[in-house]
Amino acid sequence: MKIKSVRARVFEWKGKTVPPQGNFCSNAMDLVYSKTESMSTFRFHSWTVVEIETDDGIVGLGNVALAPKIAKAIIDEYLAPLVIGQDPWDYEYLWQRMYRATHAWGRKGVTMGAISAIDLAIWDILGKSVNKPVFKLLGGRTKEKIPCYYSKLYRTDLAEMQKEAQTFKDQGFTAFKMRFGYGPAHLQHGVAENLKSVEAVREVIGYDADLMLECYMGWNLEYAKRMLPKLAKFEPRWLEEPVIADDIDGYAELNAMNIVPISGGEHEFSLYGFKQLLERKAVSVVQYDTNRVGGITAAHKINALCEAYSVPVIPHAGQMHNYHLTMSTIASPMSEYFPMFDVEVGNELFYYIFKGEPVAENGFVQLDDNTPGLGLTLNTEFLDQFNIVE
Ligand SMILES: O=C(O)C(=O)C[C@@H](O)CO
Ligand SMILES: [Mg+2]
Repeated sequence: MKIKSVRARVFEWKGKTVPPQGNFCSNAMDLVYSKTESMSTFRFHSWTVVEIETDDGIVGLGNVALAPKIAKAIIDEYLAPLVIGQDPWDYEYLWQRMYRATHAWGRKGVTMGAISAIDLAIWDILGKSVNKPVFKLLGGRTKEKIPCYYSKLYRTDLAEMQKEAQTFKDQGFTAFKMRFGYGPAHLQHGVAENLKSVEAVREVIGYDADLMLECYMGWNLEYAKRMLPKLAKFEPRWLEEPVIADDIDGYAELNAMNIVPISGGEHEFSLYGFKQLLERKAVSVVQYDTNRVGGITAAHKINALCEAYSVPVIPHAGQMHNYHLTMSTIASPMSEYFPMFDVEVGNELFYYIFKGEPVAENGFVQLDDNTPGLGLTLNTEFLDQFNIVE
């Protein structure tokens, strides 16, 4: 079997979007004076979709959400020529070719995202070629079904947040992630607002449920150190990305305080980066995303690393590509789960692009033993609401 063609397209959402409200989620831009909306870069309204076809007619699907047009250009210009004509079963060899051929300017960020999209499509082909789901190729089913946590609860009006938490508690979720709306720029008023929001959500979900707290890199070290003792009484399962991803010392210092476990990794891109995070005990939960870290070939190795360090992997975003990894490793106790909503930030856009994404039932997602490959197809229902860039 040989790879015949690689097609990368950008799906740009042109349908209706719900404008997110006010300080819906702290983020790295909050610390910089800006005349524009500080969260304008915090949108995922377009996506790169990769289709790889083999000479025996199998089509594998991959995707990447970061900087989609740049990812497409990297695939078209540099990566596709490295894999065309090659045997997809040589996935490690192909991965190393892509990684090393782009190493001088790639390594992390968009290039690794582009490599991920190709690698995902290759694994989809492998599964389809032997009529098995990808998780079976990675070691099989380590859990009956995957527990998942509800992830949205943007900072809005507190009564609205409580209503949202109640709705999804009623649907059977027992774990929830909420976003902070405030950071250092909002001074003591913001501290109080942040605490009020955690209290409001805990009031609804109770203390039998897990509560995860998301900063999305919108705090700094000093602010996080002040917040941790104040948050302890709410018993969060973790505090996520309190500082920017490159500040590994900051993560290590916060985690060493042993007040609330610190999580991170959705903005880390390489096996070596995760090794550093683990060696430094910088995070207590690893949150890679398979469509950022180099695809399944790389994520499988990161799982093994986390298993050896006894640090749980709870991948960013859920989504099919991550569920296969979570299903097949004991290092991963649960998944994130973005519910399907009208398009807002864009976390939900993959439901509009792909068919086959599992829908949570009673707080669990399930993978089918009989669906080969990753189990996704392109969703034709919303096709006319995308501008597709070839
Ligand atoms: O889900 C997360 O962990 C994220 O950081 C997603 C991001 O889009 C914030 O909503
Ligand atoms: Mg996050």
